[in-house]
Amino acid sequence: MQRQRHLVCFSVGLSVLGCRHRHVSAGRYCCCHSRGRFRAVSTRTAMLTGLSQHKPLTFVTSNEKKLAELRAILRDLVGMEVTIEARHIDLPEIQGEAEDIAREKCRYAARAIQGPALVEDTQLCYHAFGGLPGPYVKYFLRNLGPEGMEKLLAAWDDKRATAQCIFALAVDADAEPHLFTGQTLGRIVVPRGKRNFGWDPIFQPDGHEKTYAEMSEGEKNAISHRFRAASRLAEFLRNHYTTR
Ligand SMILES: O=c1nc[nH]c2c1ncn2[C@H]1C[C@H](O)[C@@H](COP(=O)(O)OP(=O)(O)OP(=O)(O)O)O1
Ligand SMILES: [Mg+2]
Repeated sequence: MQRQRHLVCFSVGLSVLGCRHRHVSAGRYCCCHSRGRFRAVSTRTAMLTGLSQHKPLTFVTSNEKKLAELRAILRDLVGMEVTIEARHIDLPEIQGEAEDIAREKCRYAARAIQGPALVEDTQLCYHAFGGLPGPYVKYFLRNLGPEGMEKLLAAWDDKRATAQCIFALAVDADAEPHLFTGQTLGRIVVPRGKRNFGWDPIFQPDGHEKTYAEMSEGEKNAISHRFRAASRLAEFLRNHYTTR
């Protein structure tokens, strides 16, 4: 079964913070080392990866909080400033395993954009439920709210949960997506903290006293499932979108 979904397409131009290389300008692909040295993209590398400066990488998501976190994380990881342009695309979203959902979202996005596309799918997996609600967490949250999602586990002693993020990147319209996964282990608690992002109030990461929702942006972004997935994505961007 497929559902038609309305997604906002954010075209991401990667410009560089503090780059000393005059030939690298906003809109061209450029990454830097975390140590602060910059590398410019050559045409050859761009061709090899299916990218060219005429085809900007586009992040397709309907969720502005995801976008805000990714911007902050990438800026810290690779020193890239992300400028955003929004347009609307209708993309179908399949049911199935998380990886397949991310892959299929990405294929549709890349075809719709006719160029490099980045998408993301997030899951919240209760260990007591064999991984559910997993990729369907959005629909649980919409109908139960954070309170109801915590009460689901009332009859179980095992409150453990895994927060998972999968980025899928297609380097061109017809390219097979690359997946970048990150997980953070924690447990489900009675809601605490801000109510501005999904299930953040009920997820308390292992080794921390606060829920995601009680943490500052920086605290969450230093340990989150999204940070871990974005670190792998950033590594790929450094290796494939740049020359040495
Ligand atoms: O870090 C997070 N902390 C708390 N909640 C979160 C987080 N990240 C996603 N979420 C929520 C949003 C949605 O209710 C569900 C994932 O569903 P998911 O399909 O990946 O997101 P979405 O539909 O909002 O955006 P998209 O257009 O990119 O698919 O979990
Ligand atoms: Mg979604």
